[in-house]
Amino acid sequence: MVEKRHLRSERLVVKVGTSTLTHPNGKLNLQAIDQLCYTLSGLVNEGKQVVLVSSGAIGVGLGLMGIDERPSSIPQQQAIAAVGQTQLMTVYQQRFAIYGQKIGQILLTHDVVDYPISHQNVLNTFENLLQLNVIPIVNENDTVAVDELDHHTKFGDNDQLSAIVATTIDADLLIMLSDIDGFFDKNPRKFADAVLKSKINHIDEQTFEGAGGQGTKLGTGGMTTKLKAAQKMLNAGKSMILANGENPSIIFKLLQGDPLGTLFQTQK
Ligand SMILES: Nc1ncnc2c1ncn2[C@@H]1O[C@H](COP(=O)(O)OP(=O)(O)O)[C@@H](O)[C@H]1O
Ligand SMILES: N[C@@H](CCC(=O)OP(=O)(O)O)C(=O)O
Repeated sequence: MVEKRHLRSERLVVKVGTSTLTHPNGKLNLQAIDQLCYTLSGLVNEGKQVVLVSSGAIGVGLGLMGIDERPSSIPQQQAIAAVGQTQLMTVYQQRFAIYGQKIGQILLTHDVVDYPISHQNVLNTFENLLQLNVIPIVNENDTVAVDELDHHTKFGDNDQLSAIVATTIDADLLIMLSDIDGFFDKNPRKFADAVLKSKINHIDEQTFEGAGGQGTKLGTGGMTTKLKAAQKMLNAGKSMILANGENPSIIFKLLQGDPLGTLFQTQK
């Protein structure tokens, strides 16, 4: 029998990517969204404090506007994100309401932690929402966050933002849901013999070499940004699990210690 994991998880951050929230045809994946809302509401009822970092503004906006290809122009992407974010929050509002769960929207930029005053303001908002049993739903503020170089082709990533949020609010655990079972020694979409890593306690250049390229059409970061997020968590002495978000209720199993996905945790 495979050993159970030991995790502390009174306050956790869950990050979901575009590939979990939308189908490849651009439509909303309602099953995944419903299950996500059910699961997170269930965790709050158990007494846990939960933050959701959700991508999907651009993906949902493209679907809503009936546009097939993500435009390369940043202002066009920003416009689509503005439309998609509203739709995304409307869907969350409806679905969480079924379980009596309240939500609040927080749009952030990565540099928020660099400035002590904005850092404190953001922290105050999170703390107060969590004390009220509200689930804060975070996305990058795509309207203002266009200053990074790689924004010529894509937006900054929510993978690293979720680690920034988790360390800022001193969460014990970051659960990152994606369209893949975890971190493999090489990209499993290219190499049939790729092997899933169940536990990683140290990330170095060799680990990054296994992260091959961008994933899906609408997702942005691929595995590199997930590893950078994991590195941030490990450096802060915290844990991260990367797992498949096809059925977001997998979170219940992960929190029970089932050895699914990849656990990033320093050697205990
Ligand atoms: N070593 C690896 N292990 C797992 N997935 C990898 C690896 N290298 C690259 N990938 C790619 O990263 C993708 C996940 O990233 P991404 O598409 O950005 O997802 P999300 O939308 O969930 O953020 C996988 O579907 C896979 O194609
Ligand atoms: N902020 C943007 C993109 C964020 C992003 O990191 O996407 P993903 O790789 O799917 O997590 C959005 O909501 O579409």
